[in-house]
Amino acid sequence: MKKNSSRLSQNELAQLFHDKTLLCFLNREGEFLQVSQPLCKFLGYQENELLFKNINLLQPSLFSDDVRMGFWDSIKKEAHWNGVVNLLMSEGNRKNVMCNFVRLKNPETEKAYFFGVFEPNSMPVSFGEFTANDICFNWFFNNSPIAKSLFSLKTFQFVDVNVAWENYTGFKKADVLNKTPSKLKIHDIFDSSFIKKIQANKDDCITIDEIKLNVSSGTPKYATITFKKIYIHNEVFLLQIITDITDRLRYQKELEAMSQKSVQKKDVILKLAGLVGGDLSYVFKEITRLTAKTMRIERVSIWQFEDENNIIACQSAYNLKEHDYFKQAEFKAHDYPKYFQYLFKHKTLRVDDAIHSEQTEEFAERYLKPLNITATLDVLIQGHQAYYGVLCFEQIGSKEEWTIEDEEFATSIANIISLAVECDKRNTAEIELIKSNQKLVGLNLELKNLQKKLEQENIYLREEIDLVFNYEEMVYGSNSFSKVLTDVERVATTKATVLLLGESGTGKELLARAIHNISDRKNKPLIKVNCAAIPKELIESELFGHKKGSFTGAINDKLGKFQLADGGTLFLDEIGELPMDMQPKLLRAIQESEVEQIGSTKTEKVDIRIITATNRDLKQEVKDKNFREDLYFRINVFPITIPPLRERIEDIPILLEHFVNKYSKLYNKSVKFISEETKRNMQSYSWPGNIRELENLVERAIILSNNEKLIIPDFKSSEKEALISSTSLSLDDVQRIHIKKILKATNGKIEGAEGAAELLKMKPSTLRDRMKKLGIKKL
Ligand SMILES: Nc1ncnc2c1ncn2[C@@H]1O[C@H](COP(=O)(O)OP(=O)(O)OP(=O)(O)O)[C@@H](O)[C@H]1O
Repeated sequence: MKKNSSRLSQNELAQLFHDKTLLCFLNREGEFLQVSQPLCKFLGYQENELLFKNINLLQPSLFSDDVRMGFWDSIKKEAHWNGVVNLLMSEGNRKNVMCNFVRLKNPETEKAYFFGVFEPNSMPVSFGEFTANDICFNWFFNNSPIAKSLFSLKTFQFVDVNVAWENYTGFKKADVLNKTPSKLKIHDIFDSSFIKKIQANKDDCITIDEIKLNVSSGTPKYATITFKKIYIHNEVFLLQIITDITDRLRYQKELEAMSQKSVQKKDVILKLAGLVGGDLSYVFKEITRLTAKTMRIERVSIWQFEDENNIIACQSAYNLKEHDYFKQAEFKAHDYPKYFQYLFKHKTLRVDDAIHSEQTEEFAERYLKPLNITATLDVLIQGHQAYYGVLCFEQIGSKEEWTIEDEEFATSIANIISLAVECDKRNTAEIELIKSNQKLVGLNLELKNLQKKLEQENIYLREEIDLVFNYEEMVYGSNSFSKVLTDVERVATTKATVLLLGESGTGKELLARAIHNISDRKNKPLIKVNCAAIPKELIESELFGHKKGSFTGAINDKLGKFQLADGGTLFLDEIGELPMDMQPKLLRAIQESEVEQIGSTKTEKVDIRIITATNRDLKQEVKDKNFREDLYFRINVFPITIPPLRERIEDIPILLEHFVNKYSKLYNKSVKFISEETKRNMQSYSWPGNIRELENLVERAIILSNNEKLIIPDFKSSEKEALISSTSLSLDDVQRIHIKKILKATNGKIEGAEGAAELLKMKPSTLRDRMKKLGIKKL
């Protein structure tokens, strides 16, 4: 295009200033003579705030000495000055603006002016407004750093291109002039619809965004193109201004890709976090699969430390290309010390060239090369108290480098794995706890059932005692006592006189009652006389009765026990204690079956069954002349010897149960259990007081008991065991020891509450007699 050196007329100047261009005129001193409104607006000043102010206001350093010299030199040589200036706006902010200055002469005054056009980076279109003067146009067109071209509006062929355009497209001006862009295959914008549009367009420009331009290099460029009709010498041209957006688009695309990736990452993290708490092997599979997919990582694997961090064993590994899981052998720390050491020290190992990296080359031959693994990113997985393992990302044949984002993502995934592991551990512990709780509940239930069973067995046992062994209130389990009962049964139905022999408390009276009760006399009275308990002088009256006034104190007639027992049974207990003078009278009464009351002259027939009992050795007593032989023979028709309790210890547990049952009911207690130990202790005791002693002991224990278990206070069998083993002791010795002990416990008290007689369940007089006989002196 031909350069035109004509000067601006007043009109042209005025036209310029009415336009939208950011321009100004300055005098030699750099003071504003004219400022266009768009420039005022752009700078943020009112026009009058700028007029006759120095341009230093906008760029304090613009006219620094160096710059000013260069600037003035340019102006003097009628040259141009352009450059990016960092302008200070009225609001205090700064903007980079391309400034173009040219020296002009006022046509009227011939004075030099500086004509400045401000070309903000974002507003290259402002040139398009510059229609009035081809000098300016030429200058701005040619010197603009922005790629511009001029087209004929008739042919749409290139009329001119600037240097920036040549540089941008790589085409030479000479090669493109008089050719259309479509012919040159640069772009195909000038189609019919565009032509229509531009012809209809008057002043405004047309901007087309994101145009692909095929430049000479072959790599397409992307641009925003603005078209503006301009008039030069009254001829209309089409100015094309290219703003390159290739980089912007690329960044944009990269940004979009990055943000898309980060959204995907976020989604994956959320998805994986949602898996925490599930089955660990499933969670691991999902983590490796989804991570590989999202990050497009060829191999993702999770490894667990074993053998105190000396081994890592693969738990799950996913291969992206094969869409499948793969198996992986374990790694030993002593084979690859550098790798392990580095990982423990730095927690993360990011390697872009795994074959040659110091930390990974250790396994290059064995592992990396065969699998063509080029890059690895490994992150330690933190457990609750120790490291759990390692998360591994591996790329195959890739030249891409790991980014800090990749590392951050891997760390997030490692954290999720750590969470999943901890959660799994907690779940397992909870399940274990539930299991052991259930076991405990089960055991408790079992215990309760056992207890119940035991109780039932106990009750059953007692019921059984009642049913099977309750023979006239007698319980037993021993053969020896069974034999006694057989004898009892045999003799009971006869009228035979029975002599019951046995130590005190062995159950003689009970047997006497049993004999009576199973005899056909059971509906008649059973009268008991304790020969030891009745004072000598009263015994005859007791046995045979008396007439009123027959002796001192006989104030009324009184029937004797023989008469009372008529038709029934007379039980003469402690027969061995019967005074010698009474023995013939008794013998007569038994033999004759008749009695004579004291003070009466008449005899009376009685039908009586006699049962006698003694704890004495009557034979010996006969020998010692303490008992009449004839009487002995008379009463010893059917002797039954009742063995002492220590000789039938099998009876002890049953008797124990029986008495516990009896006294629990009596005292309203709920003793349900008798330990085996108690039973054993009881069985190893000698029981000098026999069943009576046992019964008393249990009764006392029940009274004192607050428990379901029978506790016998102060019962020490061991000291008594001596008694059992001491075979040298006679029955009298045993009785002596026992009575002495009881007397000691009662402080010598014989009668009354808690006296020795009560404890021994004997009449005080019997006890006294016994003491006398055994030679026990009062304490
Ligand atoms: N086999 C038994 N089953 C249940 N209780 C028994 C049994 N044998 C004895 N007894 C009880 O033992 C206690 C003593 O029994 P009993 O009075 O018959 O003995 P005893 O030999 O007559 O004594 P003593 O010679 O001192 O008169 C009584 O309370 C009795 O009920």
